[in-house]
Amino acid sequence: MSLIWKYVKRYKLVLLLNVIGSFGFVFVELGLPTMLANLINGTIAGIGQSQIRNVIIWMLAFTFFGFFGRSLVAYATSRLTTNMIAEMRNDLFSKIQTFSHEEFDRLGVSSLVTRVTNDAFILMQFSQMVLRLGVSTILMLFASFYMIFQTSRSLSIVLIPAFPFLLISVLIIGKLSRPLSEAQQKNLDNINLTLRESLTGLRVIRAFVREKFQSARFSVVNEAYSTVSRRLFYLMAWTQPLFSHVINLIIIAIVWMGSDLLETGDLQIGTMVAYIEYSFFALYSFLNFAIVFMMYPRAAVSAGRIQEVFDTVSSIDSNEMGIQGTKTHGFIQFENVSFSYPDNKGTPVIENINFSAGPGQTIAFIGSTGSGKSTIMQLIPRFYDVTGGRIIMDGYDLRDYNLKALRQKIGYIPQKSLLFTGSIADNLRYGKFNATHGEMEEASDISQATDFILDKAEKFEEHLSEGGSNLSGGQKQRLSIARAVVRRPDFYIFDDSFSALDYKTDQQLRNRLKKETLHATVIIVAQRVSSILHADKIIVLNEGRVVGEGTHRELLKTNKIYYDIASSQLREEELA
Ligand SMILES: Nc1ncnc2c1ncn2[C@@H]1O[C@H](COP(=O)(O)OP(=O)(O)OP(=O)(O)O)[C@@H](O)[C@H]1O
Repeated sequence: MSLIWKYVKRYKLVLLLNVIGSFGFVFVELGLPTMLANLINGTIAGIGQSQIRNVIIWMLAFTFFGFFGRSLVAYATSRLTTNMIAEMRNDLFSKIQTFSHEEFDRLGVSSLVTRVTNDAFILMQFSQMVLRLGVSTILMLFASFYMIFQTSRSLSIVLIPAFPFLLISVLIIGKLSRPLSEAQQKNLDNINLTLRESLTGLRVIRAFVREKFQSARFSVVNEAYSTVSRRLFYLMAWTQPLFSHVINLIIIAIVWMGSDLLETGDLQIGTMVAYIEYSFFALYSFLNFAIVFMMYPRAAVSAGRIQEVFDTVSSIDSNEMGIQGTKTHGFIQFENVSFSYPDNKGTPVIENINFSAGPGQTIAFIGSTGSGKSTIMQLIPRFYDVTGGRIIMDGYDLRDYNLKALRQKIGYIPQKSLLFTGSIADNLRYGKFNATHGEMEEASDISQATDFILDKAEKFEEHLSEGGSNLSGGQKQRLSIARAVVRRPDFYIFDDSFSALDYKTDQQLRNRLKKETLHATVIIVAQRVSSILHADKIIVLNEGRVVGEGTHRELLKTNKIYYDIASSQLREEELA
């Protein structure tokens, strides 16, 4: 729970208000029965009307004071818990943004979503409960015990066996609920995962008529969640009737024993009424304490899951003090680069890759699927770090750079175009946050996006829905290219980014790019030979290794794999 405390302690003043409010409220709650006892005992003893009125006025004043105390607690609690969870979520978001792909693969995107949303919500509920009930419950428990023993020691015998019983019950329930809480959150991760997959893959599901299959998958994870939740909630819900029952039994026992004491004259009726009220407060405080205690395992599981995110260190060191600027621009060199994904147990997916390129050059990668092309591209912006060899950019190892400065040098166009909810202009400004309208127009022109943007009713202000789903595949690709162009980077990485373009647009785009990228290095992954015909160097990959290197013409003559790929795509005369 140190995680909650870390945030709560930032709000010392609000916390103080909470304690003050709780003190006021407890003082009133326990003061009223004392006044009531005096009133009843006094009335029986025959005190006058004016004295009775005085006590009633005091009781009224106390009630208002109590209301003020409760209101203060309500205000402080709401303010503190909502603010602290908002801060915690912001911190979580910032932390997650530092993660490399390795951490995303390991923790799982759906699980991270659950942690930021549901786990944080559970902590908010728990903190609210603790702050609303915690302080006043502890105060009430101690104060009411004091009053109980002050009022009648002989009656207190009734309460002694009740408390160990209640305490042991709370501990057992706490122990039982922890594994259930853990299972509940894991099952929620699974619900999120299945839901995410089903919604993002809706078109595929419909095309293959797999709605029933997906519904069945969802039902399974949903049922698992419900089963665990049912057990957990039943356990928690059952506690309240049990405790209420014990409280009622104790009150009956007090009345029973008290009636004997009344008969012998050892106890006054007003004192017994007050005693019952104090006992009720003491037992009720215990019940509140039990509720907080039972919520604890659930909150501890969520806190643990959130803490795990905070404790996760990105495998990519962002090297804040690293190199920010370089004298040269656009030089890159791979020296014996090898890489294996963390879950591949050391088996390299690329091995001993060597190549170099400079400004104005275009280097292309081609090869069978799974040969490691995208993997190589992802090593350049350090989405992953090489596991062997090194990559030198403008004279420095990539790892020596300040990570942000390194990525500023690169315009990365991923294999799958990804756009964000917002306007077309908002999306282009992802490339350069202060891009002028002129710069955006130019970038769109180069990437052959102008025509379709101008066709839109709102032009650059046209709203894009989630993931750019209201655009065609080719339009999305052109926008994601424009997003990189607007940055004017030293290195362009096109990871199979022309695949959704028709041949004519593909050619026009490459012609424009060639003129605009005279001082930048262009690295292209392509499936289509026509997209890389004019590259200065084409590297042919097979099973993670370089099996050919040269220009289109050279490779046609010397490399069988390249020739096979080219002959399957080009006309006879283009092969000659
Ligand atoms: N995140 C990952 N974790 C583990 N293995 C991965 C991961 N991403 C890719 N791989 C594996 O690495 C190998 C190379 O994948 P990569 O995506 O680089 O191939 P590619 O040449 O770009 O393929 P394609 O042309 O189909 O896009 C494949 O065997 C793939 O299964």
